[in-house]
Parts: sequence; C-alpha cells; structure tokens
Amino acid sequence: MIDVAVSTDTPLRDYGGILGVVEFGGQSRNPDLTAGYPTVGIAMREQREQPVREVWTSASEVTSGARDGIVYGHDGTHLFGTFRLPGAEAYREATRSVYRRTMTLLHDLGYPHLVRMWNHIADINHTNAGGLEVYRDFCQGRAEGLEEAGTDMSAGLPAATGIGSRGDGVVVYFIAERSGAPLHFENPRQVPAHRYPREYGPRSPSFARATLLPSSEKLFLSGTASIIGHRSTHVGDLDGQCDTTLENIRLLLASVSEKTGGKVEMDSFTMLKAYVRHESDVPHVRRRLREEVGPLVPLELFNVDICRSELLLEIEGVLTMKFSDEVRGGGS
Ligand SMILES: C=C(O[C@@H]1C=C(C(=O)O)C=C[C@H]1O)C(=O)O
Repeated sequence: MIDVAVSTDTPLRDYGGILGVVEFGGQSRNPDLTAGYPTVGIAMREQREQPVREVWTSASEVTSGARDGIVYGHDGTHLFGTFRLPGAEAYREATRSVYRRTMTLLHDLGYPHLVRMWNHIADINHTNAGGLEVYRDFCQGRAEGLEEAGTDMSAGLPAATGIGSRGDGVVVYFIAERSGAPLHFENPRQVPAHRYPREYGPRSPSFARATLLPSSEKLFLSGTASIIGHRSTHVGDLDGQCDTTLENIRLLLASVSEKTGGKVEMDSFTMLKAYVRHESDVPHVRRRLREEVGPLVPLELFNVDICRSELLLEIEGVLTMKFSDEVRGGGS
C-alpha cells in the first residue's frame, strides 16, 4: 500500500519503507540515492523558509536504483521516480528524450502504468529564444516523448501538475503502477487538456484531470485552475478564480463518485497543495481553502508561477475515496 505525507518536522526515520522524498525548499537539486532512497530538491520556497518534505512510503520492502538519469524506488506494486533537466534555452528535445526513456524504464521494470506526474518548470511563462513560451516548449517535448513510447493520449494519460518553480531547469517526479488498475477521469465542464485547441501551443498538455488507484482508494487530483471549457475565466479576479477552481473540483469529485459508486468530497483530502502566483494573495487563498476543507486537512501553499500567465492560483491534492463493501465486491 502506497502512502504520502507532507511535513516540515517528522524525522524520516519515523516513516516505514520510503519510496521517495521530495524536498520543497530553496534550491532545485539533482535526484540522488545518498540516503538509500530517491531524494530530489525543488526550489519552491524562499531560502529562509523551512523546507517542506513530501514523503512517499510503502508498507512493503522497497528497492531503489538509477538508470538513464532517472532515480527510482519501487515495492513490487508501485514505483516512485524522479529526474531533473538542467536549465536550458529550450526543453523540447531533452523533455522528449527523458519522457521516452522514462516510459522504457517503466516498461523494463514492470511498472508500465503512469498514475501521477508532477512537472516543476522554472521560468514557465518566459518566452525562449525560439519565441515559444517555456511551458509550451515543454508540452511539445512531453507529448512527443509519450507518443513515441506508444501512449494512448485519450485513455492512458495520468493525472499531472505542470507548474512553475523558483529554481532553474525542470524537475519531474512521478508514481507508476504494475497491474494496470489506475482509472483516469476527465472533468465534465473542462475540455480534456490533450484536446485543447492549437491557440495554447503546438502540442497540448498531456494529462487527465484525476486518477484513481483502487488498491489504495486514493484519488489523485491534477492541478486544477479557473478554466471552463478550454478558456481561463475571471482574469484578474482572485475570488472569481477561487470560486471557479473549487467548483471545478466539486464537479470532478461528483463525477468520479457517480462513475465509481464511491464517495469522495471536499473534506476527503489527505494532502492539499495550492500554488499562488502573487505572494500577497497567499493568505487569502489559504483562508478560502480552509473554509472549504475544514481545519484538519494538511495544506501547503507555494508562491510560484502557473502554466497560463492569467491564472492566479491552482489547486491539487490526494483524496481518500470510500467504497461500500457492495461496490468493492463488484456489486455481488
Ligand atoms: C491548470 C492546468 O494545467 C496545469 C498543467 C498541467 C500539465 O501540463 O501537466 C497539469 C495540470 C495543471 O497543473 C489546466 O490546463 O487546467
């Protein structure tokens, strides 16, 4: 069983088997196995702030390794992997290549099903030397790499986040799975991202809106923002964007509940992360989220740029789904 916890203070020895650790601190660092498990650093906070650790754990024995620039830990059912691309003028080619190598590695190790991916892209809204926005350049390489690996763009894409960072380069981490059980979902009032029209870049972003891992009853919610159809809404209006983003999440959760017969609601988050473009908006977004999910849900906010320059915030998380015994047993 895979699990995740986010904390600033729990000593790592207090966790069981560790699949991987992500340190959101002042610097982006290449992943390594120095601690015996994959650790990667992503510049998501100011230097003076305490880093936050996201720790992926397993109840089973974990093996770790590295190949082709990808560092990983796996337990026979799930795999945590991570890589970093150094800062560059353009990312298309390096992204294409590393996504393709990732899919080959997952195939070779026997974890061919991507569940969830996080892509942290420095200077995400900057225009590169070729005149293309960094995010769009990244999306092009990602789509090409996945396509070359034979990924089914309409049914096989995992939940994901594509977000800014304060460091340089691109840091990616992901969860993959062995059995093929993950179920991917779209949002009823959003165009699937892989079908966004050309106006958003040469290749569409490759992700689903949510992925369910039935074995652990975890629902991975992709980065969600104030987008209806394919258009950003409430440009320049923080509360309007909060309202639309939260409504998008509510609608997605209702749709997943209906499709699976499980129960998942706004207070089902076991981990909630929000990205806020302007530092001065952070306290307000924190208040809005607390009102929505209550006092107990672990919540972290990060002041970074978001994939479209008009978006002011984005929300993602992991939720626990509840299934009745009847649904679990296939209704028999
Ligand atoms: C906010 C959106 O996209 C963001 C970018 C993603 C990506 O490129 O992987 C995934 C989810 C969000 O972090 C959106 O298109 O709705």
